[in-house]
Amino acid sequence: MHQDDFFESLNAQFQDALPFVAYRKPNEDRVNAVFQNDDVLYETKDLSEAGFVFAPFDDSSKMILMPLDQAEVGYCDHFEGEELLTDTSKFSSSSDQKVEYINTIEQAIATIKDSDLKKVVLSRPDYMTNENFQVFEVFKRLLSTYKTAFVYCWYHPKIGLWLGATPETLLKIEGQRLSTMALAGTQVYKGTTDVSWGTKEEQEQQFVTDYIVSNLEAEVEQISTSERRTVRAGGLLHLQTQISARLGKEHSGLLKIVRALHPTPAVCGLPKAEAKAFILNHETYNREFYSGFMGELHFKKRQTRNTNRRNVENNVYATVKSVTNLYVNLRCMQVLPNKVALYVGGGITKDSNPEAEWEETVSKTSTMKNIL
Ligand SMILES: C=C(O[C@@H]1C=C(C(=O)O)C=C[C@H]1O)C(=O)O
Repeated sequence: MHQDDFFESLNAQFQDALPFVAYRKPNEDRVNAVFQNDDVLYETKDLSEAGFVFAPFDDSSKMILMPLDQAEVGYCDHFEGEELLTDTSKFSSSSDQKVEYINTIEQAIATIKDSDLKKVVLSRPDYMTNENFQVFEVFKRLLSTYKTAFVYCWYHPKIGLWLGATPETLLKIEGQRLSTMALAGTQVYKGTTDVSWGTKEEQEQQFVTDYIVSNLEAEVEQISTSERRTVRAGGLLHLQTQISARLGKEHSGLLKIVRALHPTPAVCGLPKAEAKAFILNHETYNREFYSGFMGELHFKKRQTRNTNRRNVENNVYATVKSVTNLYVNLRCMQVLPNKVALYVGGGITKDSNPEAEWEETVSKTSTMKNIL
């Protein structure tokens, strides 16, 4: 589809108050869309269906599905738009929020020093007034500015409107191959990725890698991890380890693999149950879909390859693979009446400095404030 027709179809769907999602995967040109045919709120209980899933942080709450058998899909091959500069320095948040957030961080540090809790990811909403939210203009700005992120715009009339540009993959499965990443540790990008990291960041990222490897081990074979490297996400840098494996022949299904990962210590903490309880007891808002996960579930990918066997010249083999591509819903915003909520958080460990953790969340809001 041509870009203008693509955005017109999205707008028509939105005007008709019908569910849709439009998204672009990291480092790809193509923008995809799923247009649901009715306004039913479908859910998936076991992640076995084909469709686009939108799941909350709280793994005991409903996972929403736009099922492919109740939807049309469309795409625009290439998106052209003007890039905005990513400037992390010019935005501030209110001082009331600061006092409350720092207070919670101090409680978290005290609990970590006094219990089994090793890491907890605390977060907060930051509101911006916006009376005339231009959804597709904002989505286009996200697309042109964050090319290495998973950029999306998701709408359901019974849930609401969410947009974001996340640097974090939860899980990618193609055929028998599985990959994921451990992403944590944050510093502001100052023109180079050749930076050094403190022990606090290295340790909190290592927690994530170790957790993923040990939790996946029961479900997969041949698990391997890459070297740790620094990656850029807009105006920020993170530490990342890539993890890959093969699905065992008798693996026990996607739900079990996702449950083994989500929520990882990149968005929840360690041990998982203690960290989740701390979050639910101390954060003063409901995360809903922030730090949940979303993406393509059991999509079909057709692959053709030429073989040049003697006497069978240019024989074309087509195989259809099932692919799943899930991302963690970070650097996102929820559009509310007359305002936009931006959600940001960061990992707290015994070595955290509350003031620096606050500044980290301020920098993270810039990913979205920049666009708005
Ligand atoms: C929780 C967020 O990000 C996560 C936390 C990070 C950290 O603590 O340094 C870094 C990347 C993400 O895994 C967020 O952006 O809201």
